[in-house]
Amino acid sequence: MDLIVSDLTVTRGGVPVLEGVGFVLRPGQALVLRGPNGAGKTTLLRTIAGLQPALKGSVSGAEDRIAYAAHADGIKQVLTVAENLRLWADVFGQADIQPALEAFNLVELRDRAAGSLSAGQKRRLGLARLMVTGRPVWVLDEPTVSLDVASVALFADAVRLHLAGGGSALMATHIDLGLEAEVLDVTPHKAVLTNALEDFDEAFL
Ligand SMILES: Nc1ncnc2c1ncn2[C@@H]1O[C@H](COP(=O)(O)OP(=O)(O)OP(=O)(O)O)[C@@H](O)[C@H]1O
Repeated sequence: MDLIVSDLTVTRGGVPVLEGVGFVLRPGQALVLRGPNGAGKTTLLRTIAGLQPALKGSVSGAEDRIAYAAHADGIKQVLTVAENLRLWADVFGQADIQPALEAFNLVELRDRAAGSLSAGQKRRLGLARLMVTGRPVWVLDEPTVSLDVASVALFADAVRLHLAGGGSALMATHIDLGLEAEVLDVTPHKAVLTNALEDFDEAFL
């Protein structure tokens, strides 16, 4: 099933940030969002993942199909690495956590409390979670932050495997993962403020 985004307007703090965003993400496809800091990539990803409402437009093919990974990784600090993965696997009805442990080099850390992991190790655990959701559409916001070169390569391999299995990936990243991916620059979609909003702003300056 495709993820279809049509004529989407997304807001931050009630103010439109991006407008007229549209694309189709097919099984096996990766799409990378580009744009400068503050352009609205996080806002767009959160809206597509259903974490906030769109002002206009539609997203179809997202319902119960998206696994979202962002800055706040939702790791339970007192649980071990394996317990965290087991918890998520149970929530999503998946059986095996071993492939996720192996893919993100977490086997030796499996019995460590997640709270004692380094930033990069925590990020690896957060990304390993994607694999135990069994969900086909990965939506990723700056997934490689805190990762060293070897871990970035592991992550790229995991995405490749996911795509080869018919999954898809939509991600905001500033680095080249060496994946065959299409690129969507959000800059031309910057929302134009209406006169009413501009007048409103000026009244308070
Ligand atoms: N609570 C808020 N109210 C109003 N504007 C906000 C609020 N939070 C963030 N913004 C603004 O919304 C815009 C979009 O932010 P967003 O985080 O989506 O950008 P981004 O493209 O992901 O940036 P980066 O590459 O730095 O992560 C930015 O200009 C930001 O300053």
